Amino acid sequence: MGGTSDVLVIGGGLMGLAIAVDLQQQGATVTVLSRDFQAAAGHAAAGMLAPQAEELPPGPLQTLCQRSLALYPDWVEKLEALTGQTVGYWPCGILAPQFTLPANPTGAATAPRYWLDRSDLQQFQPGLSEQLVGGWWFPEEGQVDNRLLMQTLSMAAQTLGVDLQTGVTVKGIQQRDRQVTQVITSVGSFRAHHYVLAAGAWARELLPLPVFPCKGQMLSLKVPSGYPQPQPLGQILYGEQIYIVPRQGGQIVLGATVETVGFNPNNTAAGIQQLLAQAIRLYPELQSFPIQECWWGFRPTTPDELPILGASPCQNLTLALGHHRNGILLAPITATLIGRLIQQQVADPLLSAFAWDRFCSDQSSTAALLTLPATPATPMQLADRPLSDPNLSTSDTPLKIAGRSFKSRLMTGTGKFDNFDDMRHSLAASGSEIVTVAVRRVQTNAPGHEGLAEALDWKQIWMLPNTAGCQSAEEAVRVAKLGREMAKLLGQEDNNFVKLEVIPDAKYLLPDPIGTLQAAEQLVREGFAVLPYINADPLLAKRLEEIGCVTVMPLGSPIGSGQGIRNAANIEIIIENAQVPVVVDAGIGSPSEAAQAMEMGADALLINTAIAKAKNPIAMGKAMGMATAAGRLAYLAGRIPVKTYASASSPLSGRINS
Ligand SMILES: Cc1cc2nc3c(=O)[nH]c(=O)nc-3n(C[C@H](O)[C@H](O)[C@H](O)COP(=O)(O)OP(=O)(O)OC[C@H]3O[C@@H](n4cnc5c(N)ncnc54)[C@H](O)[C@@H]3O)c2cc1C
Ligand SMILES: CC(=O)[C@@H](O)[C@H](O)COP(=O)(O)O
Repeated sequence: MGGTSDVLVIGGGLMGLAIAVDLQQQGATVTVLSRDFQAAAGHAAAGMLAPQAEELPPGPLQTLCQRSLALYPDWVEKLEALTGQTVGYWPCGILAPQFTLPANPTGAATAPRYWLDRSDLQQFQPGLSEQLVGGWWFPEEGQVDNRLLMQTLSMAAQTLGVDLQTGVTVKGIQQRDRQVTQVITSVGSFRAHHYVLAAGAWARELLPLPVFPCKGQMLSLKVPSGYPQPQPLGQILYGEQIYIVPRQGGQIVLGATVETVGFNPNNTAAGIQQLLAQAIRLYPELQSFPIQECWWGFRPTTPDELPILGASPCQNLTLALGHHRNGILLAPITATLIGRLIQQQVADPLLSAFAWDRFCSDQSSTAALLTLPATPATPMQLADRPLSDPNLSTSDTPLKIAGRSFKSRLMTGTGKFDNFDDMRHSLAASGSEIVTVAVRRVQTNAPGHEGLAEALDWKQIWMLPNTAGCQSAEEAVRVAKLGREMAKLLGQEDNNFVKLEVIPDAKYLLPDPIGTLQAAEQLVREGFAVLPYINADPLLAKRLEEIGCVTVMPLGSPIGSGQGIRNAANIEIIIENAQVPVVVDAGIGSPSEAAQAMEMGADALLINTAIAKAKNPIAMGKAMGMATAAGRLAYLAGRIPVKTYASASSPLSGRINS
């Protein structure tokens, strides 16, 4: 358990550190929890300070960027004075050469950009492609060496007395009555008076905010001897799908691809080829420069590509997320505005354009989006009771999906029950807190589904709308949207969950992997928390996780077949590799099979037919709930290894001879 500080910052990347430095300088005591310093986008970036070259349209983001650019010289001076380190700030200007004439080249020479014609361009920067017709010059823009900046920020934070804890993963943000009460981490819990969430592209692991990773690949070249040292380039070159950033230390940084591939790591041949081809096309001299390093990173991106800054529904939680392509540029203004908001309770009017609730359609009822559900008194809380017994050292955390916590690890369905009373009582007996509903069947009043949605108390149960009956990705996306509306109508305004089923085959009801992936990509982009139903394919599961799905739901065997877990080996691989909860869905026929899946390490189960079609569905609901909890406890307790031969339970020495 950590001590109590004034402010606890989750994420020690660029924003987390910049905010921590600002707050500590204002007199707060600050703790920063940082999982992986090197993984931060702040390390991966190119460090351009380029509001004009990036062609941001006029609006709040452009204003924010311009204000931040203006703060840069003083901000850098402060950090350098604190640490004695340089951050490589270089207001070198940006040249944006053009292969075709823009609409109005000569008339647009208003500050701060100027048009250079072909000969001016070649004179200004020798060695550029002969094919270029001219270029824009942005004299007020520039760069910072973002890796040096990250190191300097870290050093500045520590010099000022910030408690910077690296290698610490925040696993959950606990809330009560719109207040964060503590954060649970890999090394215990931490408390503070105020919290800042600055977890970059990974924020969604903690709260259901629409922030997703946008991968960028990068590489650097070394200026060889025979060229002016340390640099033949006097400024940044900003071209089509390429920027070329000269560093004062003699490297040339090339970036960056823009890829929506989730957290898919590594440099790819195509990515590096694209960067090299575009760079050489612009500045052919580069073809003989040796490659120094390749890397990649994940920009934290939102659907409208604007950051999320400022207040959250929790009074003591502030958000600093989603800076996408311009986070390096935006660091000083973010630190300033967030620092002022927390320490002085002064909200800059510009912050309203970056409020988190712009993504919620009904703003009056959105507070629940970020709050954990009240802990319902479920009829059976086996998952809690044994684990809270002080005699048992095994401890567990709640099931967490898209930032929402659930005590029960059993999800149930609503289909196939003989009547609504059986359904209600079985679901209650099972302790399930997540219940899936087939949107199409409810909407069309299919037999057995008339009035179904209204038959359950959705104040107690979290609805998981599913796209059952959809045969294509398009259909599933459409039905998912209907599902979201249905949840809203039933009082869950902020429910963005969808169980994605794309099933073209009626005989085995096996899901279409390609359609599922396509639909998942679109739904994630549109801000859904997607729980895809899949065959137990480890590669597909990983891919879906990488694109931002909040769980994976491999089937044990075909829906309604009661065949149990027929693909244990593949499910084990999925479990071993998943960073999101693995929910074994479909085919479970008996409590022993439910326990088996949980003992394997599944995070949760979805069971429908085995409960609905049991002779006594209520008793079976209860049995399934108990088996799920028992399997989980056994998994945590750790089963003995299987051995070929016996090993006696009683000692072999000290026997009494007859
Ligand atoms: C290839 C590339 C090029 C870029 N180029 C530029 C550029 O030229 N100019 C520009 O202005 N911007 C650029 N950017 C964007 C900029 O880098 C980002 O917007 C900025 O770094 C975001 O800062 P952040 O602090 O939000 O996230 P990050 O810097 O990614 O930091 C997030 C940190 O939070 C930690 N974390 C996450 N989850 C947890 C958890 N549960 N517990 C504890 N810690 C956690 C992570 O380990 C990480 O260290 C670029 C980005 C990339 C990827
Ligand atoms: C209701 C639902 O989502 C089912 O399609 C799910 O896959 C459960 O399968 P069983 O009915 O085999 O438990």
